[in-house]
Amino acid sequence: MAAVDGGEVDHLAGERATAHFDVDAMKVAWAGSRHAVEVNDRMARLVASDPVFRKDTRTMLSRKELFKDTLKKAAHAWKRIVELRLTEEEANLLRLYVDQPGYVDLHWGMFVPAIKGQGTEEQQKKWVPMAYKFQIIGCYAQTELGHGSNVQGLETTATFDPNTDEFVVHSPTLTSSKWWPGGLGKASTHAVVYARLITQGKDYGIHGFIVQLRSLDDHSPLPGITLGDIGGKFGSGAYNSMDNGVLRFDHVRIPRDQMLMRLSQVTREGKYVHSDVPKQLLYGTMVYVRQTIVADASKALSRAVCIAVRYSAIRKQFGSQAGGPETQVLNYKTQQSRLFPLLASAYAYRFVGEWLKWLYTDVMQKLEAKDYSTLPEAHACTAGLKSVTTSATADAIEECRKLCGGHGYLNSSGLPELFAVYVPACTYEGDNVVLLLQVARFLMKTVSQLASGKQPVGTTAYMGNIQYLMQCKSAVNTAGDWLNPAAIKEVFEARALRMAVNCAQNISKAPSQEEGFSELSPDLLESAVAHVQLIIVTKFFEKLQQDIIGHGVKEQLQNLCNIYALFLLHKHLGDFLSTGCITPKQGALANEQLGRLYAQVRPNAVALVDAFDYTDHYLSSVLGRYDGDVYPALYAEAWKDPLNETVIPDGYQEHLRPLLKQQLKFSRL
Ligand SMILES: CCCCCCCC/C=C\CCCCCCCC(=O)SCCNC(=O)CCNC(=O)[C@H](O)C(C)(C)COP(=O)(O)OP(=O)(O)OC[C@H]1O[C@@H](n2cnc3c(N)ncnc32)[C@H](O)[C@@H]1OP(=O)(O)O
Ligand SMILES: Cc1cc2nc3c(=O)[nH]c(=O)nc-3n(C[C@H](O)[C@H](O)[C@H](O)COP(=O)(O)OP(=O)(O)OC[C@H]3O[C@@H](n4cnc5c(N)ncnc54)[C@H](O)[C@@H]3O)c2cc1C
Repeated sequence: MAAVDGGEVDHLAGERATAHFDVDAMKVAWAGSRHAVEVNDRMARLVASDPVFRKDTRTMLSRKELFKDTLKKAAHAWKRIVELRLTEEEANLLRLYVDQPGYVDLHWGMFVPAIKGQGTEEQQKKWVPMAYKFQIIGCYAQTELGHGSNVQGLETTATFDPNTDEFVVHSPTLTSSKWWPGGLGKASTHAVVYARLITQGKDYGIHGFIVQLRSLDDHSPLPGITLGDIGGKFGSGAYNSMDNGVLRFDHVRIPRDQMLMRLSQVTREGKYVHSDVPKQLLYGTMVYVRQTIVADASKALSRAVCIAVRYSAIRKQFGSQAGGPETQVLNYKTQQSRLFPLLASAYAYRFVGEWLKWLYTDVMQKLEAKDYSTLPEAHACTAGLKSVTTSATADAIEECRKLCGGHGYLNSSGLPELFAVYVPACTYEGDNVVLLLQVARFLMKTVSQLASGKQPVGTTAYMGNIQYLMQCKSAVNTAGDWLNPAAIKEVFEARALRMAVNCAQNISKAPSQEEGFSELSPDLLESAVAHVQLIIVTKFFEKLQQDIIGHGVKEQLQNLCNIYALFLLHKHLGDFLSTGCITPKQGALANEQLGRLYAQVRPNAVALVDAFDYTDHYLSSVLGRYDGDVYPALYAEAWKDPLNETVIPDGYQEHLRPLLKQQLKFSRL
């Protein structure tokens, strides 16, 4: 059942033997169900065993080769999906394990959801089946050269012409060029384009439109449309497989019924009609994607941690006495204190991602029933969790690279590419700072409503306990007291509430609410982070209340949950001390407890990353191999580099030989 596609010898067998828990049962806890383990495993192996999906030389390909390779993989994946009649769940997993960003991610991840979320039933009936059969390829064209974060600032126009019953889509300025949409540059035939709707001389703001971009016969851009790729991006391989694109419209005409009309409509006469639903539902696709990004964070983080843990168990430095064995770097307390919180975070994000998926589904059901009351909280939770988990994951991947020493810097470690692919998650689908300010705004609103006696619900319910939380003092007396979930929850709630209330009080001293918010925005960010961290900690504790089966599994998860919370407490000690939630002594006790917990994780570390059940193909790291046979793999990998194709390098005759053979006419010595 272990996800091996490496060699025969298991250099990590000793590590695996020290685990105090049932790894197969942990796989179930991680994946969510036995079914999820089975289907993940099957799809990962299907991809790993198919030579078309090889990616070991990906970072050495030129941009053109890489893009073509991405087209090939996407087409092959589709062929397998059809041949094997895979379910939607299986197909999504297959694409995930192919592990190469490409137009299909935006087609399935944004184009289809945008039509499903914002199109009328009739529009869905027309467009979704074509998209499902890949008769058309779609992308999500929102961001422009001049504006990304400020959606209301977009400049593309869609002006209704009642004479022809069409919209005229136009890019009036250079800055209105669509810029960034994935899949747009070279692959998409269609896009959901966001543009200002103008009818009867009035600008009604941003709305979505389905626009055909390329001919379905020869793929050439349709008249009035300029298209291209925006150029190379950070890192080798990585996100360069994606054709992020530029798009300009020169008075392009589309039929009226290609405006996505679920939320608002334009009649044949050109009258604008808005249904009585919140305007923010226009942003629904972004909420959906932010929720999936949280699940991706645990995937990327667990992948990096798996590599760093396995390699740290293999790598030895120092400590040899009288010819005895050297110390595994995983035994150094510093290595543990840097690595184990990341391991705990991977589990924490996995569980909060699971919860967020539930929340999203719940909110969608309520929206169907015309109950819009939970929309602000859904927005705050998706925005906040997207922001906190992606920032922490990007930092963590880089930390894992450092934890692997010099070899972590090699492409063959898998970490540079993972970082380069992952780091834009801090920016796309909403810049993390911009999104945290949205959370802060929601928090300030909630605090201001406390005075009027309105009881907050959901993830802000704790704020209703304001009388107690503003003055409580932690009762922790010993390091062991920090293992009590109630003790941890209390200080996280008190910290988050006190930071929010402090901000609200300071804002109220400003000449205006707006000025106060702007002046206080750095503090507001920290307040939003404190609230989001409380959510993650709380959801981890709630997970532990569920039925968790398997020998030792619950104990391991309890340790990881405590590590996650106490690590945050240690990292943000300033917040906890300055808000008076704990004393310096209690802070020191938390740190003492943290050290003990690390010692408990140590014998279980390798098994805890085995529970992610990743194939060597998916990890694509010589350092993270399941069998731990790192050195021969590193050595072999080096020879694959194009530079090693010849013994004497290209350029020797022109640039090295003359240098070495020069007859010096002067001497600097
Ligand atoms: C080694 C290989 C590994 C390979 C692995 C494969 C990797 C996977 C590959 C690939 C997959 C990933 C592909 C990436 C995809 C990326 C796609 C994109 O990026 S698409 C563009 C996203 N663009 C943004 O996100 C703009 C951000 N900006 C905004 O969302 C808005 O402008 C915002 C929220 C910042 C401001 O919104 P306002 O301009 O309407 O202004 P305000 O006054 O703040 O909001 C008005 C009211 O609306 C609420 N609101 C705002 N947004 C809401 C929302 N979404 N839902 C509900 N309410 C919302 C607010 O809370 C506020 O409410 P009250 O008035 O205070 O009650
Ligand atoms: C790899 C990648 C893929 C993408 N894919 C797509 C796609 O498929 N479709 C699509 O439409 N878009 C896509 N985007 C665009 C993406 O959504 C935007 O880049 C993102 O929303 C950020 O907007 P921006 O680039 O305008 O950043 P800016 O807003 O210009 O950010 C610049 C800086 O200003 C700060 N800032 C901005 N506003 C504020 C504020 N109000 N308060 C404080 N600080 C602020 C930010 O924190 C940041 O530090 C993609 C981007 C990337 C990198």
